[in-house]
Amino acid sequence: MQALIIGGAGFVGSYLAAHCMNNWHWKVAITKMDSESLELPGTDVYNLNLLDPTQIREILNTVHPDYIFHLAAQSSVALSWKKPGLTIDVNIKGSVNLLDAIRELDYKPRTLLIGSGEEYGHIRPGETPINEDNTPRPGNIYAATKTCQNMIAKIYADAYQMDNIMVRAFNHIGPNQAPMFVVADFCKQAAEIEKGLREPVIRVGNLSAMRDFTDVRDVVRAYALLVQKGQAGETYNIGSGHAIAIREILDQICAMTDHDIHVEVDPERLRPVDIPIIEADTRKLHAATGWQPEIPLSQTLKETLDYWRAKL
Ligand SMILES: C[C@H]1O[C@H](OP(=O)(O)OP(=O)(O)OC[C@H]2O[C@@H](n3cnc4c(=O)[nH]c(N)nc43)[C@H](O)[C@@H]2O)[C@@H](O)[C@@H](O)C1=O
Repeated sequence: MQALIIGGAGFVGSYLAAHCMNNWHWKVAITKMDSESLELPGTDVYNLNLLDPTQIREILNTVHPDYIFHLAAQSSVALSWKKPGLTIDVNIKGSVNLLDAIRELDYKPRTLLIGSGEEYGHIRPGETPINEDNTPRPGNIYAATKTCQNMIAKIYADAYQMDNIMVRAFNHIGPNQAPMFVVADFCKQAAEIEKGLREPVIRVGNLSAMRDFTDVRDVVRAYALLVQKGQAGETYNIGSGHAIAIREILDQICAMTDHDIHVEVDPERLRPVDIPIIEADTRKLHAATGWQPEIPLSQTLKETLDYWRAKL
């Protein structure tokens, strides 16, 4: 099988590529942006600007993928408040360009489009943990773009008999994640404190939010299973099924260091809207693939902290 990972130079792409090659023995091609650097032995790497439909067609014709994983996105909720136009261009226009190019092929590759648990947004009492049949009520620009991507991929699947599967991935974490996301951010700050690179103060945003965290290695395992066992036109949640308060995450990270760490709220880290709880119901995914998470949160937090200790 030939897999193509669109947007593979980010956090998830390298884990997914390794998983596809090592566990499934698929050939893997990856697209990245011009500005990104990527060295993944065993893969073919292509530069791609998703806003250029000609480039997409060329790569599809060259690679001739059986499976396409569409990971490319502006993936930060925080940044989407500051750069709504960019987020809309990449996440909606880019996805439509990709879907159109796939639609023009003379065969139907299976395409997995990565959306987000954030799509559910303003979740009502009684809807938690939330399943795929609930109405998305996105609470930020990023979530709105992912909801739109989901709807368009479904419309294309139905109208043009395309083999699209949509995912709603909840928060995923692990070593090598960019420190704009909360776990990587807190681990990096803790490691800096240990090395004497900053005062013993961790700066934080909204600690009362509750999110559903899964190790990135479990997430990519779900992607590879879904592309093989999922149903065209369907949406699947991927998460642990258990939301945890960000304050609890912070406490667990602080407990892993010997330092006496103080906590300070940084108003810059607070968002105009932050949904109180987002927790996945993953029964549909489990029924389709048998998947369940295997790596405990404590292990992921420890490995992420160790990653930053070694990196700094
Ligand atoms: C499912 C979803 O998951 C991710 O989006 P996110 O949930 O916004 O991720 P995050 O790690 O930035 O925030 C998680 C929570 O943590 C709170 N929080 C508190 N204090 C800090 C803080 O200091 N930094 C950050 N970044 N967050 C903080 C913050 O307010 C929020 O409630 C992306 O992968 C996205 O692509 C995606 O699809």
